[in-house]
Amino acid sequence: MTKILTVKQIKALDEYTIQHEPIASIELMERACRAFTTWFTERFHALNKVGIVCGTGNNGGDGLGIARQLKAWGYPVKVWVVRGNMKESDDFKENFKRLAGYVVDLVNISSEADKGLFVECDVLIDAIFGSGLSRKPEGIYAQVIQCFNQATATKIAVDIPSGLMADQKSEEPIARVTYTLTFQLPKLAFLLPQSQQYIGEWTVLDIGLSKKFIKEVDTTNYLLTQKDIKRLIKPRSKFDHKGTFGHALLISGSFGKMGAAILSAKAALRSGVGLLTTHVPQCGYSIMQSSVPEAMAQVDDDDNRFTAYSNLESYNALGIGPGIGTHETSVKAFISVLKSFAKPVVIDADGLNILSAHSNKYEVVPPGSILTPHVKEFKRLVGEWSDDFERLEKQKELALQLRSVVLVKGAHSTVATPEGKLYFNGTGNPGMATGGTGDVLTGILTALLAQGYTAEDAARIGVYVHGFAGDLAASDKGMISLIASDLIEYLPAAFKLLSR
Ligand SMILES: NC(=O)C1=CN([C@@H]2O[C@H](COP(=O)(O)OP(=O)(O)OC[C@H]3O[C@@H](n4cnc5c(N)ncnc54)[C@H](O)[C@@H]3O)[C@@H](O)[C@H]2O)[C@@H](O)CC1
Ligand SMILES: [K+]
Repeated sequence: MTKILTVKQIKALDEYTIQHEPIASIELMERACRAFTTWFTERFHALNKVGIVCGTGNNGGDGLGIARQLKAWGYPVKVWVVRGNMKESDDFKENFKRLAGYVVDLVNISSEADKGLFVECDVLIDAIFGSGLSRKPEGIYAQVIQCFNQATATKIAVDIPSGLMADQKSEEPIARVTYTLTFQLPKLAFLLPQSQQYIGEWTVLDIGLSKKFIKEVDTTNYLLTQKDIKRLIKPRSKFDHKGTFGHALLISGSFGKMGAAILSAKAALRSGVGLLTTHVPQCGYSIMQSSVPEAMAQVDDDDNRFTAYSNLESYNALGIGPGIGTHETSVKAFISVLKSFAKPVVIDADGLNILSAHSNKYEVVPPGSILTPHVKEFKRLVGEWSDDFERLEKQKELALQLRSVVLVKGAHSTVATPEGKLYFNGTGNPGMATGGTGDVLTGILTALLAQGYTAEDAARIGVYVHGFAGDLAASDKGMISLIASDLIEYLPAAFKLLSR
């Protein structure tokens, strides 16, 4: 897994590398600059006029080193150093010396002409603040960032856009860039929706910081990688039979919303469940039997909705919520089925809405379950939050209270565990913002729970494979035309690529 470290840990990682590799700090900076210019020269022709705006800390030092290297590559480079109250770091000073003569110092931006300072640049590099930012930029720093944002050049941030805090709430002004090239590990802020407007497309550059330190350092935040998911998916053996892969029950659908039931059932079957029973109202019986012949159908007493259930003993996992509605008879049956089913449950959609309105939600959810709210559903469950960092705290708190996994869906869906871990997902695309994709996820997760995966593992595999199927589908069909059924169509390819 890719660990997400705090700013303090990143600093310690730099220091550990300097001490134990060992490598001189200025050499490590040179390596960071080299990683940056390698990426840069592969993408931008040497005819581009490059502007580099530097602070006077180590991020600024990087900017100066990058300027020197790009000059050597033949790029026309102009460098500005913002002179405010920030101290000069030793490596900044050294790189300043090495670049002597090419620097324009900025002490003030007063005239209108100054505001158009960067107009001549085709590419602008932001090296004002890096991970050392400790408060909101003010004075000359704020002016330069505003000026930077007004320029029309392609913009690239060194390590992190200036003004953006890596692991806490930030305040404007913040540089808005097209690309962020970050060193060694992604920063927590990159994974949050509120930062997307600043960071653009981000790339991690390996600068050889200590692998040993990264392996040993404690963190609760991770970015899921394909390698992790491959390790988690259990291989099948010759003597396995359908009983090995569990029996799942899906309670979903109502009159007018049988599509949700079909999508979750098909997704469960494509996710390896041994046996699947779907509980449907009478109006959904023929629809389910003819659309999903592999699933058994258990029929409700009611024509149109979920109102009652029968013996639950044979099921290893339950998925409930897609399309069930919030009619009071369904609410009653929902609470009652949760109370009687002691094994893990996936709760989605209307299930979550019912839970939000229920006064005793902490008592009805069986421990080890998975809740899959999108942002609006999550707000209904826990109330408003002022920024995404607070949302993450609320998510961890709910997971702890319910002793279950809380999976908040969106770009970089996040999985919170009762132990306080956060896993961020990197698969998926905006094409998946279409009706029914959540129902597909419910089916996948229910199938994984039925196969004996823990809630934590099921959520990690499920969220990754769901996005991965979406990415495969989008690469063939494009994002605009993508529909939820496409995810099901591409699940086999996704699982195949993720299996050992
Ligand atoms: N050897 C290393 O430690 C390496 C560091 N690297 C670079 O170094 C950066 C971190 O360097 P620094 O820790 O010097 O951090 P910065 O370059 O972000 O500068 C922080 C400095 O600005 C001051 N400051 C913070 N907020 C301010 C504000 N709002 N207004 C005015 N001053 C403010 C701080 O007190 C500190 O002196 C990374 O982002 C990365 O770019 C890379 O060169 C890789 C190696
Ligand atoms: K920066």
